[in-house]
Amino acid sequence: MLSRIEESFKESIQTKIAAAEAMPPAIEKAAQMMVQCLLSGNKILTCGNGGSAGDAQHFSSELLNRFEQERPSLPAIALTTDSSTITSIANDYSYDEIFSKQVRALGNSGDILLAISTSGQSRNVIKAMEAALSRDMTIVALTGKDGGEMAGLLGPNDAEVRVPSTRTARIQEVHLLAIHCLCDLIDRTLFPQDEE
Ligand SMILES: O=C(CO)[C@@H](O)[C@H](O)[C@H](O)[C@H](O)COP(=O)(O)O
Ligand SMILES: [Zn+2]
Repeated sequence: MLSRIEESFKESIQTKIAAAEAMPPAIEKAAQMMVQCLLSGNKILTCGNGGSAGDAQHFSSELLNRFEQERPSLPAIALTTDSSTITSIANDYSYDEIFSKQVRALGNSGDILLAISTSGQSRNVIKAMEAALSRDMTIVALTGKDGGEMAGLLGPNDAEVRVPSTRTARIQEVHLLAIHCLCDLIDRTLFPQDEE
């Protein structure tokens, strides 16, 4: 069993080494989009399924509360938390609509949708992206594998941060690092502090 555990650690390390080569430019573009969004008085909506729902909530909590430094709260809403809203939409309409219906209610021009999916194929995330585009929002997509159908929805003003892996667990491990990079860049840009 120990060798299985070591194998997982080594595979995760290898995925992060490949990601460190491939992902920084896309993360930087996404962070710049988010900084401009927040400076304009807009907000960031987040969504995803399963482990990616956790990541969606992780990101929004670090904006609303804090990442590592003391700074004012920043506006973000995870669309994955309101079980009454989610269950009623799924029950009355479809699980595919659980995020898009919220985007149509909450999203405004200039807001960003952070859409998280390791496959890029989750229907409810794709429909949330379509709703965001209809509301003149921009999109930061956190993906993996070949980017799936989500990648094809993105335009020049959007950003795709794609993990170079086909394994969901490994992709998620890098998504979390990407989320922390975004938070770090947002804080350092909006609230620069003397270098410690
Ligand atoms: O966390 C894991 C696997 O590590 C799972 O819960 C995973 O999030 C679920 O299978 C999701 O439904 C996968 O959706 P997606 O990442 O392809 O959009
Ligand atoms: Zn997981």
